[in-house]
Parts: sequence; structure tokens; C-alpha cells
Amino acid sequence: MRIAVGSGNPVKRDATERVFDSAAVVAEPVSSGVSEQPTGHDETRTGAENRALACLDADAYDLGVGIEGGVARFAGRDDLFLVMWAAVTDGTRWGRGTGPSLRLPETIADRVDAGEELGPVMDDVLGTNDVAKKQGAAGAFTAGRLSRTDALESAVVSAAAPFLCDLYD
Ligand SMILES: O=P(O)(O)OP(=O)(O)OP(=O)(O)OC[C@H]1O[C@@H](n2cnc3c(O)ncnc32)[C@H](O)[C@@H]1O
Repeated sequence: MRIAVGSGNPVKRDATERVFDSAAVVAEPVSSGVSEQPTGHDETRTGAENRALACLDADAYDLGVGIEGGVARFAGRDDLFLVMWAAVTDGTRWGRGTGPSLRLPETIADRVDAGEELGPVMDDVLGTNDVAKKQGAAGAFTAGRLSRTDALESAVVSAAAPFLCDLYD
């Protein structure tokens, strides 16, 4: 089975490889079709779906996987969370799922609310370079207990459910 993951970010490829461990996983950097910093569940989910479809079309793949990081609030609450959505498609059937949500510290949430992208803000605060391609905000917020790869693996395996369980058919 050939699987494309619609990103050049190595943590997204690693998370996908963990889920589809007997498949060949190829990274296909594609456009998300949403803003650089998606806001809200709808925009973040749409980014994951767009990436899944775009990378499936890039070559002859059996499945396309799209993963998108975003920030979102929950109904009636003020705090801002890092969220992550994944989508899996074979071009006909779809699976969608989320990973864990992590509340952003207020100073970081304020900067993202003011229009900055989370990745650069995290690098600035942590004094790192490309943390989004390494342990990620999840790793930083949990003292390494939950890496971005771990978190995205949860999102991808959740999205893969319709391809793993025939109750969805
Ligand atoms: O190369 P792509 O696939 O675009 O990967 P990305 O990590 O840059 O992009 P996302 O669209 O998944 O995330 C949107 C923004 O949120 C940031 N972001 C998301 N999750 C993060 C995390 O765990 N740690 C740091 N930044 C994160 C990311 O760096 C972007 O600035």
C-alpha cells in the first residue's frame, strides 16, 4: 500500500508511518488551502481535508493523509487551545479525527490572537529553531512527555478508523 502525507514536516510523516507501519509513506508537500495559522476547528479540519485530497492526487497513492495544526476555543470559553486535525481518504471514503488539545499559556495565546503564527512564537519563547518540526508545543508544554509526533499519531489513527474497522461501512 502506498500512502502520501501532505506535508514536508518530518513529524507529520513520522506520525503517519507509526499508524501505517507496513505501508510505504511518502511525503508530498502540498498546499493546505487555508491560512498559515488556522483558527477554529472548522478551518483546521478543512486544512487537513485539503491536504489529504491534494497529496492523493499528486501520484498514484492508495490513501492520502492530511494533518493540520490550529488554534481553537471551545463554545462559551475564553481559553485558547492548540488543536490538531487529521483526514484520511482514498478519494471516495473519508476518515477524520483529532489529536489532543493543549491549552496555550496566556502570553502565547495573546500573541497568536494578535495575528502571529504559533510556530515562530514558540521558537521565540523557547529560544529554539523549528520546534514545530521537532518536539513541538506539545512536547514543550508537557516536559517531553507528549511529543508533537505522539500527539499527531493520535489524530492520524483516529482519522484512520473507517479504514481499520468495518462498522463504518
Ligand atoms: O509544513 P507544514 O505541514 O505546513 O507544517 P506546520 O507545522 O508548519 O504547519 P501546520 O499547518 O500544521 O500548523 C499551523 C501553524 O501552527 C504551528 N504549530 C502547530 N502545531 C505546533 C506545535 O506542536 N508546535 C509548534 N508550532 C505548532 C505551525 O508551526 C504553524 O505555524
